[in-house]
Amino acid sequence: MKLLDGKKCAESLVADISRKVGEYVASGLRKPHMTIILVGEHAPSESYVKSKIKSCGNAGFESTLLRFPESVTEAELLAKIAEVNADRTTDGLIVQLPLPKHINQQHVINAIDPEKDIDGFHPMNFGRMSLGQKAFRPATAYGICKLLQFYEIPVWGKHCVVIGRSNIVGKPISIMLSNDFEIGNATVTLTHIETPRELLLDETRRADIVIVAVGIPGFVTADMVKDGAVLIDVGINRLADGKIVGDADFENVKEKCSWITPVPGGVGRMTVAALMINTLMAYQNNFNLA
Ligand SMILES: Nc1nc2c(c(=O)[nH]1)N[C@@H](CN(C=O)c1ccc(C(=O)N[C@@H](CCC(=O)O)C(=O)O)cc1)CN2
Repeated sequence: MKLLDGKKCAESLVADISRKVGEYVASGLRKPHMTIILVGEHAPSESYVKSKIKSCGNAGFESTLLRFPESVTEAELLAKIAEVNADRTTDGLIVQLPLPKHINQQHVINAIDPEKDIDGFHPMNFGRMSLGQKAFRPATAYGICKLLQFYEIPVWGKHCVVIGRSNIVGKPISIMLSNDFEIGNATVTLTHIETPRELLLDETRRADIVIVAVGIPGFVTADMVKDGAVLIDVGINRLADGKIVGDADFENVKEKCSWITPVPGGVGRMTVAALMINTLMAYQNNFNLA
């Protein structure tokens, strides 16, 4: 079993970005700029935003954090998004999810200028990505692709099973791996928490690559995967003792895997790195650089 080290891969990608940004700035251009909107005081979101800001610093980007109280209205949030959309000094805008229940998440995502939508969640980017056109790709899914590429894990012609159908991970990764674009040409089965157990096992036991994103600790057990499988664990579950674990029963399942992502230190790190790649792309688009 070998570890797919998200920390190492993310650091390498961010170092490449930082070198590129250094060249742009040396030529007289301003730095790339990411604006982050954070609502409320959700502890994990605070930690994710902190690591995004830190990574911006490492990449040579400017970052701006706009904080709103839990009580902010949808209208107030949409007004701020319109303001940032119009700000020519911001290349990329993200709204940290989840949002409080009284705010419609899709309304907020739809309000972001697709050209600044570095999360790749806007229907315009999701549609372009699905069609294999140039687009901002959802960061977690894109990060998984980058990790597989970094470790030269073959995807072409492989049988991939994705467990979890969320709009931000399961759906986009299943599309990206099956598309003939950048990385792909896999045969992908998208399963989810309602998939009958027998059907799920039938799929996962034949899979070359299993990607799990269901938010249930220990969901993927050793008997669910074949010898030599690649396991990508997207789960980040905080246990009562403060420990963070993924969706796989790591200690037992790792023995059967050729490659596996650790949690922490796997896909989460890649989510942030992929966001940096998208931000650089937004900046390059703004300055007609790429
Ligand atoms: N606007 C967005 N909101 C959310 C996204 C997203 O892509 N855009 N994804 C998740 C959270 N997320 C990014 O925002 C994220 C998750 C995990 C990590 C990470 O680095 N995890 C570490 C461990 C975390 C810890 O110690 O607390 C790891 O896996 O090593 C970064 C970002 C939902 N919201």
